[in-house]
Amino acid sequence: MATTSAGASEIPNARKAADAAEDGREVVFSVRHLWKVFGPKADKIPDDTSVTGLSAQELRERTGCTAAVRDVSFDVHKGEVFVVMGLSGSGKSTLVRCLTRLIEPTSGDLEMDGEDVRAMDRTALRELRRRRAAMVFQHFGLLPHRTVVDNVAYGLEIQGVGKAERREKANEMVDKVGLAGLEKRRPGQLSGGQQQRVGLARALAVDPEVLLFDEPFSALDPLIRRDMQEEVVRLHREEGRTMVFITHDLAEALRVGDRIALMRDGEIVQLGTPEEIVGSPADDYVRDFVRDVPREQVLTVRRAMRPAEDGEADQGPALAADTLISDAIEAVARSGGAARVVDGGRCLGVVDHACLLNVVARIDEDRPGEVAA
Ligand SMILES: Nc1ncnc2c1ncn2[C@@H]1O[C@H](COP(=O)(O)OP(=O)(O)OP(=O)(O)O)[C@@H](O)[C@H]1O
Repeated sequence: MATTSAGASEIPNARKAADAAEDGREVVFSVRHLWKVFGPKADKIPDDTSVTGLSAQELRERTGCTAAVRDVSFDVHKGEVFVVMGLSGSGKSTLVRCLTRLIEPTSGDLEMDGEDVRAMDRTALRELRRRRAAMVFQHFGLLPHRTVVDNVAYGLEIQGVGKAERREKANEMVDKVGLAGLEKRRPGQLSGGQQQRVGLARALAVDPEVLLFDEPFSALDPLIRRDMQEEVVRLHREEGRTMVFITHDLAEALRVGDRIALMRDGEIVQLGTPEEIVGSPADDYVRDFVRDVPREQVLTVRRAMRPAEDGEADQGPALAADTLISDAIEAVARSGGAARVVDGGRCLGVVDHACLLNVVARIDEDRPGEVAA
């Protein structure tokens, strides 16, 4: 897959969408030129070229409208964790709610599995939200008078699944999210993390094709939050379910995301893997955003390597191309020389102390020779 280190003016998100179609990966959500505008005569804004180029603030002053989502295009691939990240007010929730029309888009194209979501009638939409793309909310949405297992079974009950079957399924999900033994408790008798697990189990019970998470862990304390992030990664690894995950927390995005869409004022300023976002920021905004990330824990040796010189391709320890720099530092230190970067037995290049250090110290960035403060 091509990197996404283009400037914002080149609409990197749109280019990325085209890449996805080319590389033949199955697409779950396809979003093209999506807008959501709040305010008077909102539907006129997307086509009015006299205002579409304005900044968010200018647009508000001139028209009284807020473009919460602004000409956004991307694909969500089957089986990936797609993170929507950005500061408060950047448009994350609005964008993700548009996917199932919990918020009605103003204009643009939106498909799920090739089906036009904007053309769906109420019955199809209900089906979409209940069975195909289930949402896990920050505030859990648990029913206080029901037990854990009945809360988990709730979505199945709405679907009209029989009692015995939904009990069985609910118990299975309670086990899956690590709540075995707490089935009979009520939400008030659970910690925040446990309540969030109930919310997660409930969403999983209906076996949706996609799970949509709206800042699910932001109310949790840091240690429990970390646990839940690991839980999501584990569930994803076990089941390969497609997930769309909203967060304003960069560390969380880097931990759970296969790809990250970074939003600012309703636009996607960069869409890429954690390594692409951290290693090749599209502009100064993204560069600032990722400045404090420990690069050695995100970037891999593929990025750090240099061509092998005489004999180097045949000697020294071998590292897989996706080895993190932090792990490579140890291997290189132990070997005392260069290590080979291999992919399927082929030597792609080598890494030594100097090239690993260059990446950590940002000497590999677009501005050669400059070491970031
Ligand atoms: N119903 C609404 N009417 C008017 N403006 C709205 C409405 N909903 C959202 N907005 C505006 O749209 C922009 C994007 O809001 P949104 O909630 O999508 O951002 P967000 O990135 O999810 O923020 P947060 O992290 O704080 O939840 C904000 O400027 C917000 O004020």
